[in-house]
Amino acid sequence: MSKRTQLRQARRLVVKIGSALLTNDGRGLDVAALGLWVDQIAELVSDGVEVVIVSSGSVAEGMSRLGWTVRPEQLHELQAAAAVGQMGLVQTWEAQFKRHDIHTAQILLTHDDLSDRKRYLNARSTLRALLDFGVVPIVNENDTVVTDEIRFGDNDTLGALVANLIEADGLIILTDQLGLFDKDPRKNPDAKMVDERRASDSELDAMAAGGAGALGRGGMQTKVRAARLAARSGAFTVIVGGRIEKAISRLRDGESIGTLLLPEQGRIAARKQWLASHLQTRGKLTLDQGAVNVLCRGGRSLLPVGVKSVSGQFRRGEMVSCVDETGKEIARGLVNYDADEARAIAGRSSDRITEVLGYISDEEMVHRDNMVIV
Ligand SMILES: Nc1ncnc2c1ncn2[C@@H]1O[C@H](COP(=O)(O)OP(=O)(O)O)[C@@H](O)[C@H]1O
Ligand SMILES: N[C@@H](CCC(=O)OP(=O)(O)O)C(=O)O
Repeated sequence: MSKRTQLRQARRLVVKIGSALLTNDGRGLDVAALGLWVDQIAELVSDGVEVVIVSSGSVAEGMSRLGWTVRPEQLHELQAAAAVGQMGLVQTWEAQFKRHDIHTAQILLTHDDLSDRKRYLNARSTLRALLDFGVVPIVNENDTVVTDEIRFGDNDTLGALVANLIEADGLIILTDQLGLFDKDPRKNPDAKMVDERRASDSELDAMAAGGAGALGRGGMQTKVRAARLAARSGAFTVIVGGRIEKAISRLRDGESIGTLLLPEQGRIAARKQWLASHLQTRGKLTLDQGAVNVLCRGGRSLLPVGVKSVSGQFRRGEMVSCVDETGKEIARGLVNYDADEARAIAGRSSDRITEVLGYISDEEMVHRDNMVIV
């Protein structure tokens, strides 16, 4: 069987886990299963991979804690169940990660948070800061405050939006089936699993039309849609059975389990296009003529030595505009240093960064993979 390279090379991943899996088909939080996923994610983290978890299950866990056997119809009852269940969810994630000395953080998001530019950038900065600190963020929808119209409604979409938000390399969706089948395997025992496709492949829609399980929200339809959303920022998606033994570690080893859905363009091309259209610039780097020439020829990173001056207040990871000495914009990109640090190292060679700042995170001011020439 051929090995897949995508997971092996990934440096930043979103792992989304559905309700049925997390709550043992509604019987209450499956602490043992959750512990096994945590062991595998901890391994990724110690390998230097940044991981954000999108955890469903608050409603299902709340129902189980409140002794409800039927999912309520009323929004306020669903919200009450979610508020009760979310406690159990985050406590369990925290306790399991504590065994590996890894901190977790709770992030509850609404659709509004991600469609409002300022809040979007705030959420992005917070998640990036947490990842920088080695924390594993546990994300869910903020069920208490959302109303019907603005609900993501399913965490597959939320997972994809988080993948866009943090520019993840990939989204892993753990679910209760082995992967995406050519028809719903619950109703069609002869259904065959799809190994690999482009996320944009229109044949996927008919395959995924079968609806959700009793506890999940979206079924495969929302997973396919999520893969398309994630592909916009260049991320691949794997839909895989969360009950498969060591599923996450085996994916990391390049094993072909589950269904891999790939972005249309190369990851870097898609990601650059997405960066150009989605992020506002927070500051400006004025480049000397040498750096302008190098960037215009393409394919090269911007080093601190080519930066003459820095304006604006920005944080590492934010978008800055790169201009020539007449003020003409040459490129845009995600900067590797905060504004004050960028000012301190501007005009200096990269081997002096440690001497000036006391540490070095990157040799480049802006890496070529994170830069769009305009
Ligand atoms: N083509 C398909 N391949 C696999 N599962 C499918 C397909 N079509 C529909 N399904 C249903 O989707 C369910 C998984 O989605 P969902 O219940 O939303 O789970 P989750 O909680 O993991 O998001 C499966 O249990 C299955 O019944
Ligand atoms: N915020 C809700 C999300 C529900 C949901 O999307 O479930 P699923 O389809 O199983 O991922 C919860 O935690 O119950």
